[in-house]
Amino acid sequence: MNVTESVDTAAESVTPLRQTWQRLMRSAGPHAAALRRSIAGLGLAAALQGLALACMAPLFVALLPEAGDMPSRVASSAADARWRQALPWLWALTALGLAAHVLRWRAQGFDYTGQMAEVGHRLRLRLGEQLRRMPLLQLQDKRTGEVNAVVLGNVDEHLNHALIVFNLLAQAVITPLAAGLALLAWDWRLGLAMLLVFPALAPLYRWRRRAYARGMRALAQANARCSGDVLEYTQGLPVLRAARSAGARAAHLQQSFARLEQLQAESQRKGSQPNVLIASVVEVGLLLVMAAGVSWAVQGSLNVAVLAAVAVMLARFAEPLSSFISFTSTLDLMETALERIETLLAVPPLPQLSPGQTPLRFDIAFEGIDFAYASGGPKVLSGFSATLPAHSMTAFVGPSGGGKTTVTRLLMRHADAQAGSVRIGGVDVRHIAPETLNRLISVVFQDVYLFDDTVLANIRMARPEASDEEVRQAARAAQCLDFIERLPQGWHTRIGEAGGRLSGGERQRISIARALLKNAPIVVLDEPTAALDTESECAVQRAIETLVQERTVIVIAHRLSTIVGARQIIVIDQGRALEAGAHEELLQKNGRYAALWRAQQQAKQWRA
Ligand SMILES: Nc1ncnc2c1ncn2[C@@H]1O[C@H](COP(=O)(O)OP(=O)(O)OP(=O)(O)O)[C@@H](O)[C@H]1O
Repeated sequence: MNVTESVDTAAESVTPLRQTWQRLMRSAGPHAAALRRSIAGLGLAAALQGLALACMAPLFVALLPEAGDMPSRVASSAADARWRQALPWLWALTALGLAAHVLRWRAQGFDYTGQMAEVGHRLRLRLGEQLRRMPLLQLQDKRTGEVNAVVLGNVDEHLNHALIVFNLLAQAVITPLAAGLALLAWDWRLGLAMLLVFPALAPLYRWRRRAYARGMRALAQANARCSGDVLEYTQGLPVLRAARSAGARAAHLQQSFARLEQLQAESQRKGSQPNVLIASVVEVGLLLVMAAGVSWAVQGSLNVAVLAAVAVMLARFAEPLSSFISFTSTLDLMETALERIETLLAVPPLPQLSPGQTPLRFDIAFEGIDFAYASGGPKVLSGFSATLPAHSMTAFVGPSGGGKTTVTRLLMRHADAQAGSVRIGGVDVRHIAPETLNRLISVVFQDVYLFDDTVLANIRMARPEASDEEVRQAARAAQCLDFIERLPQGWHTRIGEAGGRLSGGERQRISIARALLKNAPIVVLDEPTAALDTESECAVQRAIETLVQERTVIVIAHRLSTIVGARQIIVIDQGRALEAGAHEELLQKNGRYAALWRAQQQAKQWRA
């Protein structure tokens, strides 16, 4: 399931807090117990704070003279008695207040001792590992920017806010609850009135929570999309400028920004009005409590000192209670982030059949393969069968979209076929461990991806344990030495993001050097020279000749002149292997290949 899709479908529902809690604990991994303790500590601190505030009632009762008694007229012995009566409550208030602070301080240690950062780090590592494990085809379906938003943005979003939000929520809910319950002991009517404010808030909470949840999910989606659009735009800028479409694409990007702005404005507008309403309900509720207290005091059934203490408490609770519902929007932000992370982590890797096997020969067989990219979608390969002998070159040719690249993807197990099998040396690829399969196959694509690192590091990544000398040998064999030595810092020149500082032919040769260094017995060449000028093509062709010696090679080619020497040529069209044989054999057959060949020869003559 797509990350964005899953969020779309859930957009209308409000996630129960329990689910957010469970997700948070799952994502905390081995730190879950410590995080639970921290949050429990925050809850307990808030409760102690409520009890501390409730101590003000007996304290005020002890300290404040009854109405009509002026302090100057209070006898000193009576003052002593008041002081003795007040002292235990003063101690209790101080001790509870201090205990609450110490607890809160310890609980927030989860943040400041770096445990929260560690949780984020582990989660990013898990996501990184998942990107390595998940079927490549499913990963390629996701836009880089959106994955980036999950791995970086979402991890920080949900973790950085967790303890702060729980602390605010605890102070808004648990502190007044504890104070209200304690107050029951002094004056049950006032305690009850204070506790009744909460049920009054419940329907408002449910109403706003739903609206906030929708807004937050829509915002998170728009943010992820925007991130994908920005990345795509920046990476594609050279192509867009060349195609003179930079403006048109920029308009698309602007639309994406406009959508984000609209959602942000909407969520602020929709959020602020109800927030004022909720704040008013809280204020009115607390004022009613106060009004009831005043009337009981006037009737003489309530000590004025208790009323004074309650007035202080109500003033203290009003603000957090009013903003409580807007804090819950951060819970929705967390929920959305956690959901995206879990959806990505839940994509299962392709199954590995047991027993695990390692091929000892390197001939390749495709047997009766049916494959569609999407379940229920059109079949891209249907009944495809072919046998590729070991230590020789097989060329895949045929019209664009015929299925050539798809066949090589199934060999590399970017996905599994719905029917049929792919075997290397007689072993079904599903029995081969992913690392082993990866070791067996080198690929040289038309588009070479280089990392923003040194030339040396870019080649070495094919075999990290290779010595400098082995890397140099591979580069020499791949015809890279001439241009590497011309670079400003030679081998230690950073290549620039995605290899932007090198020409197409040079990038190709780096990629061939990688494949040589990897020394895999199977090599897949996906039109490596198609985009090169003649001079670069010759250099790359020489490098390829070194690479393919004594290996099982699959080359995908449109220009048939480059593969006439192949041991076997397979014509692939509409997902089937139509013809197979050597160049001469296929010409004699006078079938599809012969027609393609004649067409290309004619085109060449016209150009000449
Ligand atoms: N990731 C994908 N998701 C869905 N459909 C895809 C995907 N990749 C390729 N296809 C479709 O599968 C079919 C075969 O594509 P494939 O790339 O294998 O053909 P090809 O013979 O290699 O083409 P070309 O010579 O142009 O590279 C095409 O119709 C293509 O649109």
